[in-house]
Amino acid sequence: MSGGLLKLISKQHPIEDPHPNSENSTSEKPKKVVELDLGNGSQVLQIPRFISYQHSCNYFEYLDQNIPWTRPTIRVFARSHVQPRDTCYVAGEGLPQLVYSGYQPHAYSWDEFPPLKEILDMVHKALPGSSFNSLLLNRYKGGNDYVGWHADDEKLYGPTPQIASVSFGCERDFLLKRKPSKGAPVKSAERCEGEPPSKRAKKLNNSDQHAFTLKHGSLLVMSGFTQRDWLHSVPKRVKAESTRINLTFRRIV
Ligand SMILES: O=C(O)CCC(=O)C(=O)O
Ligand SMILES: [Fe+2]
Repeated sequence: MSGGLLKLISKQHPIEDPHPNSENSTSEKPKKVVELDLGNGSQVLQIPRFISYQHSCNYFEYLDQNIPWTRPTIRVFARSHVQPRDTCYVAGEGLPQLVYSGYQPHAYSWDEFPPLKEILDMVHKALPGSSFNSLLLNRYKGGNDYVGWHADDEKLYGPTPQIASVSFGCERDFLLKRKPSKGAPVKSAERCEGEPPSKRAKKLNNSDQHAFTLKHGSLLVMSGFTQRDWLHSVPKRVKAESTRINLTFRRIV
């Protein structure tokens, strides 16, 4: 194992190579798909081994080194905070600007990062009918980095956005919880960065809360009314020592 791979391994969430001999991600072998119907028109789908282990390592290294990561100051509940993770934003030309938590990220062009276009193509093939045109990237440089409870319910994504999330590097937990009052309006892009995330959801996998492990090379897709009716988060995990990179593909309508 190379030094580069060793860097990816965390004590709590070691990255195992599930297919040590697999050549690439385009083999025709059907992949395991986990589907979860959240009810009332909300769905989550997960493909744990969406991109092969070795390709995922290559993408991780490329993204870690070549993306112009920034850690912006954002405003939540009228207070300024440094966002607890690095970020970058890529979008097609001429699209409306994304603004969240008082922050308007610079929109880089897809052409600057050809590997992102490769991953986008793979996602489009896996999700017939999808056509994503923007991408929010996050880099969690250890277990203290997190994203608080929020919904990606910005108006520019329309009422039923499909959001496709690809993860590389350190495994982290991804939690979903039903919004307190179903269908009630929630402040746009309410990310709760200033609030320490709950240490661990107390009752996971009842009908109001679900937990997923986002593995190296996995795809998770939220569809239907998930952003209207549910919140999601990637909480702090003290023992997650190494870096995780996440790509969320979205369509600005
Ligand atoms: O890192 C993740 O898995 C989720 C990121 C996320 O929810 C977001 O960027 O809106
Ligand atoms: Fe999100």
